[in-house]
Amino acid sequence: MAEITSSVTQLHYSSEPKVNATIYHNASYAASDDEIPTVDYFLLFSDNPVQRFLALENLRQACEEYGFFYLVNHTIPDEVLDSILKGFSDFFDPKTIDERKVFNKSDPSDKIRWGLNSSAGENREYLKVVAHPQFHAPSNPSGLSKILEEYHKAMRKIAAGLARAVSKTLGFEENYIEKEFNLKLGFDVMAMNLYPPSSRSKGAIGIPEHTDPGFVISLVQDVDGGLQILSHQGKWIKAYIPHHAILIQLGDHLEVLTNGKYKSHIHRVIVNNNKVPRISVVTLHGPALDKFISPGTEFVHEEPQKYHGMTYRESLEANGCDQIDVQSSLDKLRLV
Ligand SMILES: O=C(O)CCC(=O)C(=O)O
Ligand SMILES: [Fe+2]
Repeated sequence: MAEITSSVTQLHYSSEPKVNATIYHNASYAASDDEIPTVDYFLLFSDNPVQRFLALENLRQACEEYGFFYLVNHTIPDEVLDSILKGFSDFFDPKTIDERKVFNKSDPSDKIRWGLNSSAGENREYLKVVAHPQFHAPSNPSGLSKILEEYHKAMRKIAAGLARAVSKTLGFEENYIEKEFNLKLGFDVMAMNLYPPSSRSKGAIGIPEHTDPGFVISLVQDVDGGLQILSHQGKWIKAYIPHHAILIQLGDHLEVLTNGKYKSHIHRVIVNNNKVPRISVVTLHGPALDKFISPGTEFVHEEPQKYHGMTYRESLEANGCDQIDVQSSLDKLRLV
């Protein structure tokens, strides 16, 4: 499979998703079908110590060698996943687009934001909501807010479980990450994305290359369609998320905390082969806004410190963005 050229990799860690038209015009967006690891959530907490040990070792490898994995046996009932995806499929009905435009404002304090991009660089309709510490959602259509909140609560429990398990894989007490990020007051943003089929898109790109801030990012989708992740080895890999599984990607702030041991990974969505629209529901599980995040002392004795510290709020705003934009600022956090 063809690999993307080094000129494209230079776009990594740009402050905002930016598109260099010349590079993208020439790019093939080819990606490989290499396997992505699967982590069994249930086994991470098994009463059987051997099973638990093996599951944690599998998680450690997925975090260290990939930075993304499919989570199965994760406790969210299939019906909850189906209803959230169906709910947003109805929400994004083209006939009701005018109702959504009320959220198309751009105030720094926005808790709900809607947008539509239809250009060579991005083809996506989205709704973003701040889901924690306070939950926000449109009140219309009735019922959507309730299923979104139910889904978010269930997803938060999983993120808390992952925080315990990931702490153990790093050799710490299980509350290490919870404490370092103050996750009880964690700043979570949900992004619901609708990608058009290629017949209605203005270009190949659904969402341009980026990493996401925070601890972990969870993603569920209705159909496969173009999510690609750049591996450690610089190879684009297609995500084929098993039905009802959750894709977990590590966030920028886990990379900072671990001084680069567990890295966030660049990803993008390519829509040029899509026959039907695709919906994804993405949750960015972040530290508390006032929490100062810097590399843990335990990670800087062997390797020199690679990132400097900032509060989560400062890092979200470092590139002139609003908190609800949840843009990466890894470029500003890196020391080298
Ligand atoms: O929809 C997808 O597959 C990816 C979305 C994404 O990367 C994001 O919302 O940050
Ligand atoms: Fe993302």
